[in-house]
Amino acid sequence: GPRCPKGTKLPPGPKGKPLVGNLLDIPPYHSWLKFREWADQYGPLFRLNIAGREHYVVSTEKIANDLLRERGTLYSSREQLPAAAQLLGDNLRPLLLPYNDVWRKGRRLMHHLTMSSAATSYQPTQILESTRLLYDLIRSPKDYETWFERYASGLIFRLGFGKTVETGEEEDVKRILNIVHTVERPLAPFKQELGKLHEEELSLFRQLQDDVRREMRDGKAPECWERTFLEKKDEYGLTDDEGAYVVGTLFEAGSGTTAAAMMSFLLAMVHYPEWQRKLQEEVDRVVGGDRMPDFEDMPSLPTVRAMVKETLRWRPVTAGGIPHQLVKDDVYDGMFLPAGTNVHANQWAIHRDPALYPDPDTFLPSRWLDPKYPTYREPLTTYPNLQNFSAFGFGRRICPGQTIAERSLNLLVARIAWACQISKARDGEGGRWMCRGFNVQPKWFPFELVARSEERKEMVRVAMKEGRWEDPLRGRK
Ligand code: HEM
Repeated sequence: GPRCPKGTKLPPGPKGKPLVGNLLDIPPYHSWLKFREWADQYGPLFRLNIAGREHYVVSTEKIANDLLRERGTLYSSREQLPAAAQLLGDNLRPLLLPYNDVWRKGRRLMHHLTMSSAATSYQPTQILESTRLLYDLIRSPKDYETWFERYASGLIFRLGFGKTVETGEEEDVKRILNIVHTVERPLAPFKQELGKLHEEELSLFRQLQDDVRREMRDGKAPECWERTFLEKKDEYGLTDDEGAYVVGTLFEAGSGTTAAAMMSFLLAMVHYPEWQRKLQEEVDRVVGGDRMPDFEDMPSLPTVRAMVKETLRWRPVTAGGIPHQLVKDDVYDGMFLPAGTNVHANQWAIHRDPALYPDPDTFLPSRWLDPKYPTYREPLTTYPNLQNFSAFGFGRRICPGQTIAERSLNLLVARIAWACQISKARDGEGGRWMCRGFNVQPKWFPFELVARSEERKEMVRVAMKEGRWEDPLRGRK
Protein backbone atom coordinates (compact mmCIF):
# COMPACT_ATOMS: atom_id res chain seq x y z
CA GLY A 1 0.00 0.00 0.00
CA PRO A 2 0.95 3.66 -0.22
CA ARG A 3 3.30 5.17 2.42
CA CYS A 4 1.37 7.24 4.94
CA PRO A 5 2.62 10.60 6.26
CA LYS A 6 3.43 10.65 9.97
CA GLY A 7 0.44 10.42 12.29
CA THR A 8 -1.90 9.08 9.62
CA LYS A 9 -2.94 5.58 8.62
CA LEU A 10 -4.72 3.86 5.76
CA PRO A 11 -8.40 3.05 6.25
CA PRO A 12 -9.25 -0.60 6.94
CA GLY A 13 -10.43 -2.89 4.18
CA PRO A 14 -10.49 -6.48 2.98
CA LYS A 15 -7.07 -8.04 2.49
CA GLY A 16 -6.01 -8.32 -1.13
CA LYS A 17 -3.82 -10.68 -3.11
CA PRO A 18 -0.46 -9.75 -4.62
CA LEU A 19 -0.71 -7.68 -7.83
CA VAL A 20 -4.47 -7.97 -8.34
CA GLY A 21 -5.33 -6.70 -4.86
CA ASN A 22 -9.07 -7.08 -4.20
CA LEU A 23 -9.96 -7.39 -7.88
CA LEU A 24 -11.09 -11.00 -7.72
CA ASP A 25 -13.32 -10.41 -4.68
CA ILE A 26 -15.40 -7.79 -6.47
CA PRO A 27 -18.40 -9.27 -8.28
CA PRO A 28 -18.63 -8.30 -11.98
CA TYR A 29 -22.08 -6.79 -11.49
CA HIS A 30 -24.05 -5.31 -8.58
CA SER A 31 -20.73 -4.64 -6.84
CA TRP A 32 -22.46 -2.12 -4.57
CA LEU A 33 -24.16 -4.98 -2.71
CA LYS A 34 -20.76 -6.41 -1.80
CA PHE A 35 -19.49 -2.90 -0.94
CA ARG A 36 -22.35 -2.52 1.54
CA GLU A 37 -21.38 -5.80 3.22
CA TRP A 38 -17.80 -4.60 3.48
CA ALA A 39 -18.99 -1.32 4.98
CA ASP A 40 -20.74 -3.28 7.74
CA GLN A 41 -17.46 -5.06 8.39
CA TYR A 42 -14.86 -2.29 7.89
CA GLY A 43 -16.76 0.92 8.51
CA PRO A 44 -18.03 3.94 6.54
CA LEU A 45 -14.68 4.66 4.83
CA PHE A 46 -12.87 1.54 3.68
CA ARG A 47 -10.08 0.88 1.23
CA LEU A 48 -9.76 -1.45 -1.75
CA ASN A 49 -6.80 -1.92 -4.00
CA ILE A 50 -7.76 -2.92 -7.51
CA ALA A 51 -4.77 -4.03 -9.57
CA GLY A 52 -2.53 -1.37 -8.06
CA ARG A 53 -5.06 1.46 -7.99
CA GLU A 54 -6.51 2.89 -4.79
CA HIS A 55 -10.31 2.80 -4.45
CA TYR A 56 -11.92 4.13 -1.27
CA VAL A 57 -15.58 3.44 -0.63
CA VAL A 58 -17.72 5.94 1.33
CA SER A 59 -20.94 4.71 2.95
CA THR A 60 -22.40 7.71 4.81
CA GLU A 61 -23.80 10.94 3.44
CA LYS A 62 -21.71 12.96 5.87
CA ILE A 63 -18.35 11.64 4.70
CA ALA A 64 -19.42 11.92 1.06
CA ASN A 65 -20.30 15.59 1.58
CA ASP A 66 -17.21 16.30 3.69
CA LEU A 67 -14.95 15.04 0.93
CA LEU A 68 -16.71 15.41 -2.42
CA ARG A 69 -18.54 18.64 -1.66
CA GLU A 70 -16.58 20.51 1.02
CA ARG A 71 -13.22 19.66 -0.55
CA GLY A 72 -14.55 19.98 -4.09
CA THR A 73 -11.35 21.46 -5.54
CA LEU A 74 -9.56 18.20 -4.67
CA TYR A 75 -12.24 15.57 -5.25
CA SER A 76 -13.84 16.40 -8.59
CA SER A 77 -11.80 14.59 -11.20
CA ARG A 78 -12.36 11.28 -13.00
CA GLU A 79 -9.81 8.57 -13.48
CA GLN A 80 -8.56 8.38 -17.04
CA LEU A 81 -8.80 4.72 -17.91
CA PRO A 82 -7.27 4.07 -21.29
CA ALA A 83 -10.20 1.98 -22.50
CA ALA A 84 -13.26 3.71 -21.13
CA ALA A 85 -12.33 7.37 -21.28
CA GLN A 86 -9.90 7.77 -24.15
CA LEU A 87 -11.38 5.40 -26.67
CA LEU A 88 -14.95 6.00 -25.75
CA GLY A 89 -15.09 9.68 -26.45
CA ASP A 90 -11.59 10.81 -27.21
CA ASN A 91 -11.61 12.92 -24.07
CA LEU A 92 -14.76 14.71 -25.12
CA ARG A 93 -17.44 13.07 -22.99
CA PRO A 94 -18.23 15.44 -20.09
CA LEU A 95 -19.29 12.61 -17.77
CA LEU A 96 -15.79 11.10 -17.93
CA LEU A 97 -13.62 14.18 -18.39
CA PRO A 98 -11.02 14.94 -15.72
CA TYR A 99 -11.31 18.15 -13.71
CA ASN A 100 -9.91 20.31 -16.50
CA ASP A 101 -10.74 23.27 -18.66
CA VAL A 102 -12.81 21.42 -21.26
CA TRP A 103 -14.95 19.91 -18.48
CA ARG A 104 -15.34 23.33 -16.83
CA LYS A 105 -16.45 25.00 -20.05
CA GLY A 106 -18.78 22.12 -20.91
CA ARG A 107 -20.24 22.23 -17.44
CA ARG A 108 -21.01 25.96 -17.84
CA LEU A 109 -22.91 25.20 -21.02
CA MET A 110 -24.77 22.33 -19.36
CA HIS A 111 -25.72 24.56 -16.48
CA HIS A 112 -27.09 27.16 -18.87
CA LEU A 113 -29.20 24.49 -20.61
CA THR A 114 -30.53 22.66 -17.57
CA MET A 115 -30.82 25.21 -14.73
CA SER A 116 -34.14 25.74 -13.09
CA SER A 117 -35.19 28.86 -15.05
CA ALA A 118 -34.47 27.12 -18.35
CA ALA A 119 -36.16 23.94 -17.13
CA THR A 120 -39.43 25.82 -16.67
CA SER A 121 -39.57 26.41 -20.41
CA TYR A 122 -39.32 22.64 -20.95
CA GLN A 123 -42.50 21.89 -18.97
CA PRO A 124 -44.88 21.97 -21.97
CA THR A 125 -42.72 19.30 -23.60
CA GLN A 126 -42.91 17.18 -20.45
CA ILE A 127 -46.70 17.58 -20.42
CA LEU A 128 -46.90 16.53 -24.07
CA GLU A 129 -44.69 13.46 -23.70
CA SER A 130 -46.30 12.38 -20.41
CA THR A 131 -49.75 12.39 -22.03
CA ARG A 132 -48.47 10.09 -24.77
CA LEU A 133 -46.96 7.87 -22.12
CA LEU A 134 -50.28 7.56 -20.22
CA TYR A 135 -52.15 6.77 -23.39
CA ASP A 136 -49.82 3.94 -24.37
CA LEU A 137 -49.33 2.64 -20.83
CA ILE A 138 -53.09 2.12 -20.49
CA ARG A 139 -53.28 0.63 -23.99
CA SER A 140 -50.41 -1.81 -23.50
CA PRO A 141 -49.05 -1.98 -19.93
CA LYS A 142 -46.75 -4.93 -20.58
CA ASP A 143 -44.65 -2.71 -22.87
CA TYR A 144 -43.98 -0.31 -19.99
CA GLU A 145 -40.21 -0.38 -20.56
CA THR A 146 -40.68 0.94 -24.09
CA TRP A 147 -43.03 3.70 -22.94
CA PHE A 148 -40.72 4.94 -20.18
CA GLU A 149 -37.71 4.84 -22.49
CA ARG A 150 -39.64 6.67 -25.18
CA TYR A 151 -40.73 9.32 -22.67
CA ALA A 152 -37.21 9.94 -21.43
CA SER A 153 -35.42 9.81 -24.77
CA GLY A 154 -38.26 11.62 -26.55
CA LEU A 155 -38.09 14.47 -24.05
CA ILE A 156 -34.37 15.01 -24.45
CA PHE A 157 -34.43 14.48 -28.21
CA ARG A 158 -36.87 17.36 -28.47
CA LEU A 159 -34.98 19.57 -26.03
CA GLY A 160 -31.56 18.72 -27.41
CA PHE A 161 -32.11 18.62 -31.13
CA GLY A 162 -35.66 19.82 -31.80
CA LYS A 163 -36.61 16.39 -33.12
CA THR A 164 -39.41 14.04 -32.16
CA VAL A 165 -39.39 10.36 -31.30
CA GLU A 166 -42.54 8.80 -32.68
CA THR A 167 -41.91 5.07 -32.72
CA GLY A 168 -38.35 4.72 -31.44
CA GLU A 169 -37.55 3.15 -34.82
CA GLU A 170 -36.16 6.39 -36.27
CA GLU A 171 -32.63 5.96 -37.58
CA ASP A 172 -31.06 8.66 -35.34
CA VAL A 173 -32.84 7.38 -32.27
CA LYS A 174 -31.85 3.79 -32.91
CA ARG A 175 -28.23 4.79 -33.42
CA ILE A 176 -28.04 6.82 -30.22
CA LEU A 177 -29.86 4.23 -28.10
CA ASN A 178 -27.61 1.54 -29.44
CA ILE A 179 -24.62 3.53 -28.18
CA VAL A 180 -26.23 4.07 -24.79
CA HIS A 181 -27.04 0.38 -24.39
CA THR A 182 -23.53 -0.69 -25.35
CA VAL A 183 -21.97 1.72 -22.87
CA GLU A 184 -24.30 0.45 -20.17
CA ARG A 185 -23.34 -3.16 -20.74
CA PRO A 186 -21.96 -4.67 -17.55
CA LEU A 187 -18.70 -6.05 -18.84
CA ALA A 188 -16.57 -3.53 -20.65
CA PRO A 189 -16.55 -4.37 -24.35
CA PHE A 190 -13.25 -4.96 -26.12
CA LYS A 191 -11.12 -1.98 -26.96
CA GLN A 192 -11.57 -2.37 -30.68
CA GLU A 193 -15.30 -2.35 -30.29
CA LEU A 194 -15.07 0.76 -28.14
CA GLY A 195 -13.00 2.52 -30.79
CA LYS A 196 -15.63 1.75 -33.43
CA LEU A 197 -18.36 2.86 -31.09
CA HIS A 198 -16.67 6.20 -30.61
CA GLU A 199 -16.40 6.74 -34.37
CA GLU A 200 -20.07 5.94 -34.74
CA GLU A 201 -20.97 8.22 -31.88
CA LEU A 202 -18.92 11.16 -33.09
CA SER A 203 -20.33 10.89 -36.61
CA LEU A 204 -23.87 10.78 -35.21
CA PHE A 205 -23.30 13.77 -32.92
CA ARG A 206 -21.78 15.71 -35.82
CA GLN A 207 -24.71 14.87 -38.06
CA LEU A 208 -27.26 15.95 -35.45
CA GLN A 209 -25.37 19.22 -35.08
CA ASP A 210 -25.16 19.70 -38.85
CA ASP A 211 -28.92 19.25 -39.16
CA VAL A 212 -29.51 22.11 -36.74
CA ARG A 213 -26.82 24.28 -38.38
CA ARG A 214 -28.52 23.81 -41.74
CA GLU A 215 -31.92 24.68 -40.30
CA MET A 216 -30.48 27.81 -38.73
CA ARG A 217 -29.16 28.86 -42.11
CA ASP A 218 -32.64 28.34 -43.56
CA GLY A 219 -34.13 30.28 -40.69
CA LYS A 220 -36.26 27.40 -39.43
CA ALA A 221 -34.34 25.84 -36.58
CA PRO A 222 -36.52 25.21 -33.52
CA GLU A 223 -35.34 26.29 -30.09
CA CYS A 224 -33.07 23.53 -28.82
CA TRP A 225 -29.81 22.97 -26.94
CA GLU A 226 -27.80 22.41 -30.10
CA ARG A 227 -29.01 25.74 -31.46
CA THR A 228 -28.22 27.54 -28.20
CA PHE A 229 -24.71 26.12 -28.34
CA LEU A 230 -24.18 27.16 -31.96
CA GLU A 231 -25.45 30.67 -31.24
CA LYS A 232 -23.28 31.13 -28.16
CA LYS A 233 -20.27 29.08 -29.16
CA ASP A 234 -17.78 31.91 -28.67
CA GLU A 235 -19.14 32.73 -25.25
CA TYR A 236 -18.52 29.16 -24.08
CA GLY A 237 -15.20 28.71 -25.86
CA LEU A 238 -15.94 25.12 -26.93
CA THR A 239 -15.10 23.57 -30.29
CA ASP A 240 -17.93 22.17 -32.43
CA ASP A 241 -17.09 18.61 -31.39
CA GLU A 242 -16.88 19.53 -27.72
CA GLY A 243 -20.28 21.22 -27.95
CA ALA A 244 -21.76 18.27 -29.84
CA TYR A 245 -20.58 16.00 -27.03
CA VAL A 246 -22.09 18.19 -24.31
CA VAL A 247 -25.53 17.92 -25.91
CA GLY A 248 -25.01 14.26 -26.81
CA THR A 249 -23.97 13.37 -23.27
CA LEU A 250 -27.00 15.10 -21.80
CA PHE A 251 -29.05 12.75 -23.94
CA GLU A 252 -27.06 9.66 -23.00
CA ALA A 253 -26.98 10.44 -19.28
CA GLY A 254 -30.59 11.58 -19.09
CA SER A 255 -32.62 8.95 -20.91
CA GLY A 256 -31.85 5.57 -19.35
CA THR A 257 -31.66 7.01 -15.82
CA THR A 258 -35.08 8.65 -15.86
CA ALA A 259 -36.68 5.56 -17.42
CA ALA A 260 -35.08 3.22 -14.85
CA ALA A 261 -36.37 5.34 -11.96
CA MET A 262 -39.91 5.09 -13.33
CA MET A 263 -39.64 1.31 -13.64
CA SER A 264 -38.69 1.10 -9.97
CA PHE A 265 -41.64 3.34 -9.11
CA LEU A 266 -43.96 0.93 -10.90
CA LEU A 267 -42.44 -1.90 -8.92
CA ALA A 268 -43.14 -0.04 -5.67
CA MET A 269 -46.77 0.45 -6.73
CA VAL A 270 -47.10 -3.29 -7.24
CA HIS A 271 -45.52 -4.25 -3.92
CA TYR A 272 -46.87 -1.46 -1.68
CA PRO A 273 -50.60 -1.11 -2.52
CA GLU A 274 -51.25 0.94 0.63
CA TRP A 275 -48.99 3.65 -0.81
CA GLN A 276 -50.80 3.59 -4.11
CA ARG A 277 -54.01 4.22 -2.18
CA LYS A 278 -52.52 7.17 -0.24
CA LEU A 279 -51.05 8.59 -3.42
CA GLN A 280 -54.37 8.40 -5.26
CA GLU A 281 -56.23 9.94 -2.30
CA GLU A 282 -53.90 12.92 -2.35
CA VAL A 283 -54.06 13.40 -6.12
CA ASP A 284 -57.87 13.08 -6.16
CA ARG A 285 -58.24 15.55 -3.28
CA VAL A 286 -55.95 18.19 -4.82
CA VAL A 287 -56.61 17.75 -8.54
CA GLY A 288 -60.05 16.15 -8.72
CA GLY A 289 -61.37 14.15 -11.64
CA ASP A 290 -61.98 16.91 -14.18
CA ARG A 291 -58.43 17.56 -15.29
CA MET A 292 -55.02 15.90 -15.22
CA PRO A 293 -52.30 16.83 -12.69
CA ASP A 294 -50.00 19.64 -13.80
CA PHE A 295 -46.82 21.32 -12.55
CA GLU A 296 -48.75 23.97 -10.61
CA ASP A 297 -50.14 21.20 -8.38
CA MET A 298 -46.72 20.06 -7.13
CA PRO A 299 -46.52 22.29 -4.01
CA SER A 300 -49.81 20.67 -2.84
CA LEU A 301 -48.67 17.11 -3.59
CA PRO A 302 -46.10 16.16 -0.93
CA THR A 303 -47.02 12.47 -1.14
CA VAL A 304 -46.23 12.48 -4.86
CA ARG A 305 -42.82 14.02 -4.15
CA ALA A 306 -42.23 11.61 -1.26
CA MET A 307 -42.97 8.63 -3.52
CA VAL A 308 -40.44 9.92 -6.05
CA LYS A 309 -37.75 10.53 -3.45
CA GLU A 310 -38.34 7.24 -1.68
CA THR A 311 -38.15 5.38 -5.01
CA LEU A 312 -34.70 6.88 -5.62
CA ARG A 313 -33.63 6.05 -2.08
CA TRP A 314 -34.91 2.48 -2.22
CA ARG A 315 -33.63 1.77 -5.75
CA PRO A 316 -30.92 4.37 -6.48
CA VAL A 317 -30.46 4.38 -10.25
CA THR A 318 -26.68 4.79 -10.06
CA ALA A 319 -26.34 2.62 -6.97
CA GLY A 320 -22.54 2.47 -6.85
CA GLY A 321 -22.18 6.17 -7.65
CA ILE A 322 -19.83 7.56 -10.27
CA PRO A 323 -16.37 7.64 -8.69
CA HIS A 324 -14.55 10.96 -8.19
CA GLN A 325 -10.78 11.02 -8.43
CA LEU A 326 -8.68 12.86 -5.89
CA VAL A 327 -5.99 15.09 -7.44
CA LYS A 328 -3.75 15.76 -4.38
CA ASP A 329 -2.74 13.88 -1.21
CA ASP A 330 -5.28 14.44 1.57
CA VAL A 331 -5.99 13.41 5.15
CA TYR A 332 -9.46 12.83 6.59
CA ASP A 333 -10.11 11.90 10.21
CA GLY A 334 -6.53 10.66 10.60
CA MET A 335 -6.76 8.55 7.45
CA PHE A 336 -4.52 9.06 4.46
CA LEU A 337 -5.87 9.43 0.91
CA PRO A 338 -3.12 9.52 -1.72
CA ALA A 339 -3.46 11.57 -4.92
CA GLY A 340 -5.14 9.46 -7.60
CA THR A 341 -7.50 7.66 -5.19
CA ASN A 342 -10.93 6.93 -6.68
CA VAL A 343 -13.62 7.77 -4.17
CA HIS A 344 -16.88 5.85 -4.58
CA ALA A 345 -19.87 7.30 -2.78
CA ASN A 346 -21.82 4.04 -2.56
CA GLN A 347 -25.44 5.16 -2.72
CA TRP A 348 -26.69 1.67 -1.99
CA ALA A 349 -25.06 1.87 1.47
CA ILE A 350 -25.63 5.62 2.00
CA HIS A 351 -29.34 5.13 1.36
CA ARG A 352 -29.44 2.25 3.81
CA ASP A 353 -27.66 3.98 6.69
CA PRO A 354 -30.02 3.15 9.59
CA ALA A 355 -29.12 6.35 11.47
CA LEU A 356 -30.60 8.44 8.66
CA TYR A 357 -33.11 5.92 7.33
CA PRO A 358 -34.60 3.70 10.05
CA ASP A 359 -35.88 0.37 8.71
CA PRO A 360 -33.81 1.04 5.58
CA ASP A 361 -34.83 -1.90 3.40
CA THR A 362 -38.52 -0.94 3.55
CA PHE A 363 -40.09 1.37 0.99
CA LEU A 364 -41.45 3.97 3.37
CA PRO A 365 -42.42 7.40 1.96
CA SER A 366 -43.45 8.43 5.52
CA ARG A 367 -39.82 9.14 6.26
CA TRP A 368 -40.26 12.30 4.15
CA LEU A 369 -43.75 13.18 5.48
CA ASP A 370 -43.83 12.39 9.18
CA PRO A 371 -41.96 14.50 11.80
CA LYS A 372 -40.95 11.38 13.72
CA TYR A 373 -38.35 10.49 11.05
CA PRO A 374 -34.90 12.14 10.90
CA THR A 375 -35.25 13.02 7.19
CA TYR A 376 -38.51 14.96 7.66
CA ARG A 377 -38.34 18.65 6.73
CA GLU A 378 -40.86 21.49 6.58
CA PRO A 379 -42.61 23.17 4.86
CA LEU A 380 -44.26 20.33 2.98
CA THR A 381 -45.03 22.68 0.10
CA THR A 382 -41.29 22.62 -0.68
CA TYR A 383 -40.03 19.40 0.92
CA PRO A 384 -39.43 16.65 0.14
CA ASN A 385 -37.62 17.54 -3.08
CA LEU A 386 -34.63 16.16 -4.98
CA GLN A 387 -32.28 19.15 -4.83
CA ASN A 388 -28.87 17.95 -3.67
CA PHE A 389 -30.23 14.48 -2.93
CA SER A 390 -27.46 11.87 -2.74
CA ALA A 391 -29.07 9.89 -5.60
CA PHE A 392 -27.71 12.60 -7.93
CA GLY A 393 -24.13 12.48 -6.69
CA PHE A 394 -22.07 15.08 -4.89
CA GLY A 395 -20.26 18.40 -5.16
CA ARG A 396 -19.07 19.93 -8.42
CA ARG A 397 -19.91 16.80 -10.40
CA ILE A 398 -23.48 16.56 -9.10
CA CYS A 399 -25.95 15.62 -11.82
CA PRO A 400 -26.71 18.71 -13.92
CA GLY A 401 -29.99 17.10 -15.02
CA GLN A 402 -31.53 16.87 -11.57
CA THR A 403 -34.13 19.62 -12.06
CA ILE A 404 -35.31 18.19 -15.37
CA ALA A 405 -35.36 14.67 -13.89
CA GLU A 406 -37.22 15.84 -10.79
CA ARG A 407 -39.96 17.51 -12.81
CA SER A 408 -40.34 14.50 -15.10
CA LEU A 409 -40.62 12.06 -12.19
CA ASN A 410 -43.07 14.23 -10.20
CA LEU A 411 -45.30 14.74 -13.20
CA LEU A 412 -45.29 11.10 -14.30
CA VAL A 413 -45.99 9.80 -10.79
CA ALA A 414 -48.88 12.24 -10.25
CA ARG A 415 -50.38 11.46 -13.65
CA ILE A 416 -50.05 7.69 -13.35
CA ALA A 417 -51.70 7.85 -9.91
CA TRP A 418 -54.49 9.95 -11.41
CA ALA A 419 -55.13 7.76 -14.45
CA CYS A 420 -54.16 4.18 -13.56
CA GLN A 421 -54.96 1.41 -11.10
CA ILE A 422 -52.02 -0.95 -10.70
CA SER A 423 -51.95 -4.33 -9.02
CA LYS A 424 -49.98 -7.54 -8.71
CA ALA A 425 -50.21 -9.98 -11.58
CA ARG A 426 -52.30 -12.97 -10.61
CA ASP A 427 -49.58 -15.35 -11.72
CA GLY A 428 -46.39 -14.46 -9.99
CA GLU A 429 -44.43 -12.24 -7.72
CA GLY A 430 -42.33 -10.39 -10.26
CA GLY A 431 -39.79 -7.64 -10.00
CA ARG A 432 -37.51 -9.18 -7.45
CA TRP A 433 -34.44 -9.05 -9.65
CA MET A 434 -32.44 -6.21 -11.04
CA CYS A 435 -30.98 -6.05 -14.54
CA ARG A 436 -27.26 -6.52 -14.82
CA GLY A 437 -26.56 -3.25 -16.64
CA PHE A 438 -24.97 -0.13 -15.27
CA ASN A 439 -28.24 1.36 -13.99
CA VAL A 440 -30.39 -0.17 -11.27
CA GLN A 441 -33.47 -1.26 -13.16
CA PRO A 442 -35.87 -4.05 -12.23
CA LYS A 443 -36.00 -6.95 -14.65
CA TRP A 444 -39.20 -6.95 -16.67
CA PHE A 445 -42.07 -7.98 -14.40
CA PRO A 446 -45.75 -8.72 -14.98
CA PHE A 447 -48.50 -6.64 -13.33
CA GLU A 448 -52.07 -5.56 -13.95
CA LEU A 449 -52.88 -2.01 -15.00
CA VAL A 450 -56.23 -0.52 -15.96
CA ALA A 451 -57.59 3.02 -16.29
CA ARG A 452 -59.27 4.16 -13.07
CA SER A 453 -62.43 5.07 -15.03
CA GLU A 454 -63.71 5.37 -18.57
CA GLU A 455 -63.91 9.16 -18.12
CA ARG A 456 -60.26 9.47 -17.19
CA LYS A 457 -59.23 7.19 -20.02
CA GLU A 458 -61.18 9.33 -22.47
CA MET A 459 -59.59 12.52 -21.09
CA VAL A 460 -56.15 11.05 -21.67
CA ARG A 461 -57.10 10.17 -25.26
CA VAL A 462 -58.47 13.64 -26.00
CA ALA A 463 -55.47 15.35 -24.39
CA MET A 464 -53.14 13.23 -26.47
CA LYS A 465 -54.95 14.11 -29.70
CA GLU A 466 -55.00 17.81 -28.88
CA GLY A 467 -51.36 17.65 -27.87
CA ARG A 468 -50.42 16.19 -31.22
CA TRP A 469 -52.40 18.86 -32.98
CA GLU A 470 -50.71 21.68 -31.09
CA ASP A 471 -47.26 20.05 -31.14
CA PRO A 472 -44.86 22.73 -32.37
CA LEU A 473 -42.60 20.08 -33.88
CA ARG A 474 -45.41 18.16 -35.59
CA GLY A 475 -44.62 16.93 -39.04
CA ARG A 476 -40.92 17.81 -38.78
CA LYS A 477 -38.36 15.21 -39.69
C1 HEM B 1 -33.38 9.86 -12.16
C2 HEM B 1 -32.59 10.46 -13.03
C3 HEM B 1 -31.10 10.70 -12.85
C4 HEM B 1 -30.22 10.22 -11.90
C5 HEM B 1 -30.52 9.30 -10.73
C6 HEM B 1 -28.92 10.78 -12.22
C7 HEM B 1 -27.77 10.55 -11.47
C8 HEM B 1 -26.51 11.06 -11.78
C9 HEM B 1 -25.31 10.83 -10.99
C10 HEM B 1 -25.23 10.03 -9.70
C11 HEM B 1 -24.28 11.47 -11.62
C12 HEM B 1 -22.81 11.51 -11.15
C13 HEM B 1 -22.62 12.62 -10.13
C14 HEM B 1 -21.25 12.57 -9.46
O1 HEM B 1 -20.24 12.32 -10.12
O2 HEM B 1 -21.18 12.80 -8.23
C15 HEM B 1 -24.83 12.11 -12.81
C16 HEM B 1 -24.08 12.84 -13.71
C17 HEM B 1 -24.58 13.39 -14.85
N1 HEM B 1 -25.93 13.47 -15.21
FE1 HEM B 1 -27.49 12.61 -14.24
N2 HEM B 1 -29.03 11.56 -13.33
C18 HEM B 1 -30.34 11.55 -13.75
C19 HEM B 1 -30.88 12.25 -14.82
C20 HEM B 1 -30.17 13.06 -15.68
C21 HEM B 1 -30.75 13.86 -16.74
C22 HEM B 1 -32.26 13.96 -17.04
C23 HEM B 1 -29.70 14.46 -17.39
C24 HEM B 1 -29.74 15.41 -18.57
C25 HEM B 1 -30.73 16.22 -18.85
C26 HEM B 1 -28.46 14.05 -16.73
C27 HEM B 1 -27.19 14.43 -17.10
C28 HEM B 1 -26.02 14.12 -16.42
C29 HEM B 1 -24.67 14.51 -16.86
C30 HEM B 1 -24.32 15.25 -18.15
C31 HEM B 1 -23.76 14.07 -15.88
C32 HEM B 1 -22.23 14.23 -15.86
C33 HEM B 1 -21.82 15.42 -15.00
C34 HEM B 1 -20.31 15.57 -14.81
O3 HEM B 1 -19.57 14.58 -14.79
O4 HEM B 1 -19.87 16.72 -14.64
N3 HEM B 1 -28.79 13.21 -15.69
N4 HEM B 1 -26.18 11.86 -12.87
